Amino acid sequence: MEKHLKPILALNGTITVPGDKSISHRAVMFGSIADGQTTINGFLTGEDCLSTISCFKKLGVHIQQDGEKVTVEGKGLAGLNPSSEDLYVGNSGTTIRLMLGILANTPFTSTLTGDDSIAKRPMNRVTQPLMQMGALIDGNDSGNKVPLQIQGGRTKGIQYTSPIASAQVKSAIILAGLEGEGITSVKEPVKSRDHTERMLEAFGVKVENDGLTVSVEGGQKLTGTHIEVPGDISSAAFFIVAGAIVPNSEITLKKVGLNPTRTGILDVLEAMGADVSYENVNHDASEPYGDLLIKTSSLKGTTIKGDLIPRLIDEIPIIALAATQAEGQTIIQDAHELRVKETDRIKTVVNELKKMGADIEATEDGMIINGKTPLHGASVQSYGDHRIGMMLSIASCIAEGETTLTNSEAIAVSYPTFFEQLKTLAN
Ligand SMILES: O=C(O)C1=C[C@@H](OP(=O)(O)O)[C@@H](O)[C@H](O)C1
Ligand SMILES: C=C(OP(=O)(O)O)C(=O)O
Repeated sequence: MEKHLKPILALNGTITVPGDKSISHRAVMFGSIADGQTTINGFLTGEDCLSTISCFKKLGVHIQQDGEKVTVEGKGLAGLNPSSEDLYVGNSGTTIRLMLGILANTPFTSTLTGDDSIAKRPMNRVTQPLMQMGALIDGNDSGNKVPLQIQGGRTKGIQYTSPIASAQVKSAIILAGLEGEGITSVKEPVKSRDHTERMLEAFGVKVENDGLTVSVEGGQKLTGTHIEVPGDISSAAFFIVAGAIVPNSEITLKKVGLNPTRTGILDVLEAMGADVSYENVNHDASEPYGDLLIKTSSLKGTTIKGDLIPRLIDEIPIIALAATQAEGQTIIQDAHELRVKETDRIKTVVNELKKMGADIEATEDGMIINGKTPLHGASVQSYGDHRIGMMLSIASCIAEGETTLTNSEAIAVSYPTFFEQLKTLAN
């Protein structure tokens, strides 16, 4: 689909961004392997999370979805049945990697496939440790690429030191360890998002957290519960930046998830001088949340690296756009992981923003952006990557002239109501 996007003079008003994608996936997955019913409110109806529902339905779990309300009838891990069809994960890295962890203990074979983007993404980061734990996995490129076949059994715990900070890797191993024998621990070089740890506790599982190491003892059962999903800060990020860079703007984003392992973008925008304030913050919820108020701001360049990177990894495309509107230089480094997301996000961000007039260069593990630069309309594309599509749509708001965005349909992967909400704020 092609969208013709015009500049916007101001953004004003209040929206509630849709539910958090990471939390929505986990609520369905953990509910599916728990004993008893799980109810979910605020579920994200984006394509990625619908892929998770579809896969667990194929494994025989009764799941009823009515918009943002979902009911999962869990019968424990032993309640999963072999699927007669391949488990198709669409565009979702989280679905395939976390499911591999769960399927490592099912006594049957499953085949997992996905779209063209998933076909390029590395899976050995999870298949290797899961094979060490005892799962039998085969697939393209020695089990690195889909289609993957996994034959589960009873896994043995491992003490795994992950070379990368990845919540998908950590979660897959912890999920496999939960049903396995003995203790399983994962040590990360830098802490990644901790939704799995928090939610497992809500399902009655004991999780040990010791700095960069997370451990569980095998043989623990999950008990169905209620999960309230806060708004996705990774979706809010597009409007946080839009509010800061579109002139004459003042917007409120309600009930945005504020888990500290996800709020790197707020720290960066503060360092850049953005006018962001908070209201109605609930720090006590299992997943903290609050309202964000953003006003048009004068931004300055900054450096983003090290421990901050996993706390804002999915927000780097939109932070790069903010940096084009900041005075001075912004340097992003240690973000090599961007090269293995839905697209190579270093390449796609730099290519497309250059077409709109940005002064931006790729480095091996990040980018260097010089601002402030006026942007102009251009013919750009998402390359099928939802976050690139949304970043370019926000860029079009401040560009002179019309922007044509191709493959805009990719945005429905994480934010099906994105254009509607943009329109609400633009009126
Ligand atoms: O666990 C999760 O829900 C996610 C973890 C991150 O990926 P990595 O684990 O590959 O860093 C993130 O980029 C992705 O959007 C969602
Ligand atoms: C990287 C992302 O998701 P996933 O890895 O689940 O495809 C994302 O949503 O930006």
